[in-house]
Amino acid sequence: MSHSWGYGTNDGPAKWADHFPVANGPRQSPINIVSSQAQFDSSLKPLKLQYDASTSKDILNNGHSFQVNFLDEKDNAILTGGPVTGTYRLKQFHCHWGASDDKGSEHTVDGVKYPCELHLVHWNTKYENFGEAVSKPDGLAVVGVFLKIGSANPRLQKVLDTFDAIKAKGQQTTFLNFDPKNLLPASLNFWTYEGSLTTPPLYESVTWIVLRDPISVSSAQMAKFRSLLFSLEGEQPCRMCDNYRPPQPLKGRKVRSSFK
Ligand SMILES: NS(=O)(=O)c1ccc(C(=O)N2CCc3cc(O)c(O)cc3[C@H]2c2ccccc2)cc1
Ligand SMILES: [Zn+2]
Repeated sequence: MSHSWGYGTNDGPAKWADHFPVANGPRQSPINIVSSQAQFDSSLKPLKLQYDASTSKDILNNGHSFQVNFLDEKDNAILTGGPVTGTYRLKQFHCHWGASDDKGSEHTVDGVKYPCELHLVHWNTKYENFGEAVSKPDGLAVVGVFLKIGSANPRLQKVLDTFDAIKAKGQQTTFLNFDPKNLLPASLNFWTYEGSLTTPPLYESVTWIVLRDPISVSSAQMAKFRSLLFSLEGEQPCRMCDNYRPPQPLKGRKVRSSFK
């Protein structure tokens, strides 16, 4: 990204429109999902996440979140069905979280914030690659999963165990054979709406698929998320937390649900 942005007072979400005017566009994300206003759509197909042959490569601290990257030259980990037509390939997953357990998610449900939200980012294979797809109106499909404070999540622990190696911005380490299916709740019931990236460049290219049911995370595990740094090694350390954009205006968009 050319322009540096962040989540602080001087470079945070309230300032993004200065360099990314689409921030005030008609289909921005995240949103507050008003469950009573969501319309059940019986024509929505079941969401199909075929991650069995997924090949995770590495995990990176990109200065905004951690990001687990996947090999996406073949249909190893794909999303089909749900609200999308065609095949979308998993590129990466990352999270957004708060400085305390009472906030952190980007989407909210009836005004409720979760401590963390996981995003599984997929791109439409009708385009050549992620870079081509990312700015097209049907380019991306992101599955959002809420994390709720409860018992420690052993699957998530595998990701957290790498954090000491990627503490500072720009640090990366190998992270092989991680199956993202293990980060999904039992039910794939979802809400869906047309939105955008929630970070600059805020492209309005995302079909959002927000799962209704959360997965668990312990408070101790949430503290581990906050051990990451926004800052480069050697810089004044700045703890990575509150890396979430608040809900944006719905501007007349419909939110559909796959369940009654
Ligand atoms: N929160 S989200 O809407 O699900 C989201 C999805 C994809 C991306 C994404 O993959 N990238 C690539 C990594 C990256 C790193 C940056 O420093 C940055 O400012 C943005 C991104 C975005 C990105 C998306 C589109 C074009 C360039 C970069 C980011 C956020
Ligand atoms: Zn995200």
